[in-house]
Amino acid sequence: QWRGVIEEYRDLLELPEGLAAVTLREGGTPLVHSEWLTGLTGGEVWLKVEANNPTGSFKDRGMTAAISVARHEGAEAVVCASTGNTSASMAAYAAKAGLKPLVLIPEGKIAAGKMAQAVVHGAQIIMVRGNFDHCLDIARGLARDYPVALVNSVNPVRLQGQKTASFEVVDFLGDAPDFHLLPVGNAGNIAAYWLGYQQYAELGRATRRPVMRGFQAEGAAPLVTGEPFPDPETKATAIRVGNPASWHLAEMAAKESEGRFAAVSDEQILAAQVELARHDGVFVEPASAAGVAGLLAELSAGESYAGRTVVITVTGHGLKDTATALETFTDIVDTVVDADVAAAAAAAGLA
Ligand SMILES: Cc1ncc(COP(=O)(O)O)c(/C=C/C(=O)C(=O)O)c1O
Repeated sequence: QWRGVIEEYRDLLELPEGLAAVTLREGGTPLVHSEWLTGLTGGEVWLKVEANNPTGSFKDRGMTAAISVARHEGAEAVVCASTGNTSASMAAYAAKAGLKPLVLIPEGKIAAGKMAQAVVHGAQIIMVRGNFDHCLDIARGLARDYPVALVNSVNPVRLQGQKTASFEVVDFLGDAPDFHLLPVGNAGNIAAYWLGYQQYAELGRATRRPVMRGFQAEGAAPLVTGEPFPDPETKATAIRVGNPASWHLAEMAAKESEGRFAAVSDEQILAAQVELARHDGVFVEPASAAGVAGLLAELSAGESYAGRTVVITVTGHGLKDTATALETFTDIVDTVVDADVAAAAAAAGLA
């Protein structure tokens, strides 16, 4: 029985000695082999399916650590700014820990599934007239001036939890992959993966470190252009971030791994989301498909992954944002038929 990321990797995590873990048994997520992308690349392509975490995204890895430490330090309330998944995860873990969750989200830009999670778990939700970056500034101010613990990924404890995903990749594959691709928004996740891969290599548990390739939405791509986006815009609302809190760490990860950042359009992201669901049976929310969209774009630009092992992290479940997923489908129901077999057979083209 998987015990959750703190118990499974405690001796590799920089956490207080003897920390009592607030856990929902997060982590231990599957690496699903993608026959589709393996066929397209001539390499071996694996999907790290982070939707399988308790609240449906990778955020649970960092939140188990941050909430456990907050409770350990006597906090009574926790605050975060979020595009949705961080707040959903914080609300769940805060509820489990008996801490009061306070959430700051950008006005009107949060997927319904994530909002539902934060509400039902009991978070106090404050919508800010501004974007995620404004929300993060306010969250930092509240944590500075009031007795609330900040659990955004500026909190290094979050990265300690999130780096366990790279441990699991190496534990499963037997070594680090040649390439690791993933979406990048506030950039905590790419920083955490790089931390983990370096740690495993230094411990001799991996013979290599992967090349890290991060993908951003064209309308929210500060790591690609080198300039903050004052008004980030993308249908992939999870990565609608204009001034990543972990900008420096993300740049170091790309530089040290000889990786890079690239931008993909909303159209490429939404197309990849559907292709992934129809080829590999994996339904992810739009932002989570950015790494797949990035690989497809690179292949069509002539980049080769032949003979190489590639892991792509798909970060959140498609059920988080069904509205955006369905936007491109106009005629959802093929046909409506009378309740008899012949009519159904005819409609199905069997007759
Ligand atoms: C599905 C999904 N995919 C990718 C990202 C980008 O990860 P980072 O580059 O570590 O920010 C997020 C991030 C969401 C939030 O930042 C939040 O919830 O506030 C996400 O939810």
